[in-house]
Amino acid sequence: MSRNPRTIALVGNPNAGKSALFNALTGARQKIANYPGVTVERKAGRMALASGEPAELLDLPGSYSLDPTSPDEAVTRDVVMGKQEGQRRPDALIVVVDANNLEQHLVFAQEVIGLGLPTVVALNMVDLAARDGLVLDAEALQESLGVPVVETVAVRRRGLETLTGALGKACNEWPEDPPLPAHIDMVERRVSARAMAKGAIVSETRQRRLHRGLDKVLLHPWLGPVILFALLFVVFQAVFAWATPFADALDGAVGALSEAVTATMAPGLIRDAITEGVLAGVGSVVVFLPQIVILFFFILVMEATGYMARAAFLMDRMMAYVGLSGRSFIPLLSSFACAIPGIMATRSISDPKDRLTTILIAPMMTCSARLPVYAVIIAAFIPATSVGPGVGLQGLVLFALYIAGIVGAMVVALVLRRSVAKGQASGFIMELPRYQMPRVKDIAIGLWQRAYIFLRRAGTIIFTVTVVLWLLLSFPQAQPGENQVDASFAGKIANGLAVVVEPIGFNRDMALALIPAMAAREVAVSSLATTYAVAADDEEEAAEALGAQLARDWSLPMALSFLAWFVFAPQCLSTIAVAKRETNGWKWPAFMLAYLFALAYLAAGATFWIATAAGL
Ligand SMILES: Nc1nc2c(ncn2[C@@H]2O[C@H](COP(=O)(O)OP(=O)(O)OP(=O)(O)O)[C@@H](O)[C@H]2O)c(=O)[nH]1
Ligand SMILES: [Mg+2]
Repeated sequence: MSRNPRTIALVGNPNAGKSALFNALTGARQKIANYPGVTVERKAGRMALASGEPAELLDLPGSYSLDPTSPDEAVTRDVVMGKQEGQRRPDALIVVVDANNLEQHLVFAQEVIGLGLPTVVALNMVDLAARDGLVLDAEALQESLGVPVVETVAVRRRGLETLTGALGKACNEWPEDPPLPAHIDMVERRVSARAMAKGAIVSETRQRRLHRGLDKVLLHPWLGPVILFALLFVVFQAVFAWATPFADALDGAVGALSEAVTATMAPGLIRDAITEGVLAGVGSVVVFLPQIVILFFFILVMEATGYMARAAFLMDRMMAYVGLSGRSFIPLLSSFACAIPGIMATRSISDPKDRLTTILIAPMMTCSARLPVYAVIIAAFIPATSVGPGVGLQGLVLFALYIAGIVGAMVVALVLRRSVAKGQASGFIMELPRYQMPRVKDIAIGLWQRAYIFLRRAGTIIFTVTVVLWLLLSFPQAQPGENQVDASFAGKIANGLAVVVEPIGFNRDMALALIPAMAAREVAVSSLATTYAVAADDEEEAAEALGAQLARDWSLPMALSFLAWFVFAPQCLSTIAVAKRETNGWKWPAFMLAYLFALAYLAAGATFWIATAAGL
């Protein structure tokens, strides 16, 4: 044969398996270059048709339509239309469709078939379809599309011979002027894609139908976010409603232990260190174990069922509004447990400015260390009333605090992406895992790990800081008639800081709590508890629950201001240290500290003054 070898192009939606098929058909006979004038890769290789006749195969970028929205899509359109500079128009096309997403992929497939070139459809990934209980009828699809359809499994090289056979036949026998299907627009293509996909299904297990139905609802453009939001709302309600009996029991146990120590030990410094420092301080944090366990129970179940990946998918669209991609979702989500693994998880974000923005806003996601702070203040100041059927006010306030952190982070991201970390959102495509019933054992192990981390923190860092604080609060000892906190080192230091935080409604005890809380946020709670225990005039007052003492000592605007502070304040040295490591220097952690403290100060001040003006 004298003419040039034929050119055949692979087209299809992103992730259909074009490159996998390209590799399977060409083996090592590939050449990679660039299309002139654009940075889009031109991948070409040699393949053999069934007759042995050689052909050139082009792997084109994935595309959703011939109406391009990106340089990649433009190249695909130009090549198949014969308008790409330095590229002969292909003699035939292989349209690759994913059998598992037939309805979606057939929209573009119809548009390509409408060009009238010799075309063969590769119905790819039939192995995954079979695994999920979906059996398709290639012949029915062939009937409705009007071109040959061949089942393939690109990664297992299945169906390749049939494909090259159909291709050779199409090249040689395609009519000169094929009867083109009537021109139909996008909407009509969608409708017929749906009918064709439905018509091609031979059998589908009930489970797969159920999963598809679930996705339709959970990933629905507006219903999906509404469901996600409602679900989170329920989670925060449960954190309060379910935890109360367990938290009360733990509280009682810590109180009983403290009484037992008081009754059996001789009065003295050691006894005070145990009751005022360890039991009042560390104990006040440990009682929040039930809340932590309940919160993580929901997070683990959402992960194990496959819902979390869908939440990321939903968030991708919302993240784009603030200039971030869905890739930031997983790091930000882990930051709800702790910002440290969250910041480390940003390594998976390839764009450096995308990554920097994510690192800078990660501390605003409400980490589990804030939960004890929120919970103790809410329990003391927000009445446990319901504001609607099944909606408790306490849970509502907790939910609002989490949302405040998220909204704050999104606003900051928006500002950063327009200033110091300028850049545009980039979309991302992720594979959605199958829905699954969570395994009880996995959840139990996950919960045990979270509980262990929490208790270990209580036994190490919180214990140490609280004991040091107790020492600073207990010395020098007060003269008769003088208050111990006033006389102590800690009291003197706190008086200095109190001047700074007075305008935002904080009293001296609150100022005092902020300093050790730099080590870990929960220490704010143990610090308050220890301060009150040391300051108490008698044993009865010292044994009073922290919540009751706060309710007596603070006004509601003060309490709200304290909450607002903790939404933003970067009260965690380890987070700063990790940010330094991940950004290679002090510049960005310093920036992070400065803007978060400024935000915290403004938010707490605004809350205090608005609440005071409102007469709360
Ligand atoms: N199980 C299975 N996996 C497949 C099959 N074909 C492709 N894959 C996998 O699907 C993923 C996407 O395949 P690619 O070949 O990269 O898809 P593509 O169409 O080139 O995607 P873009 O270049 O982004 O448009 C890869 O992880 C492949 O290994 C198949 O038939 N069966
Ligand atoms: Mg590819």
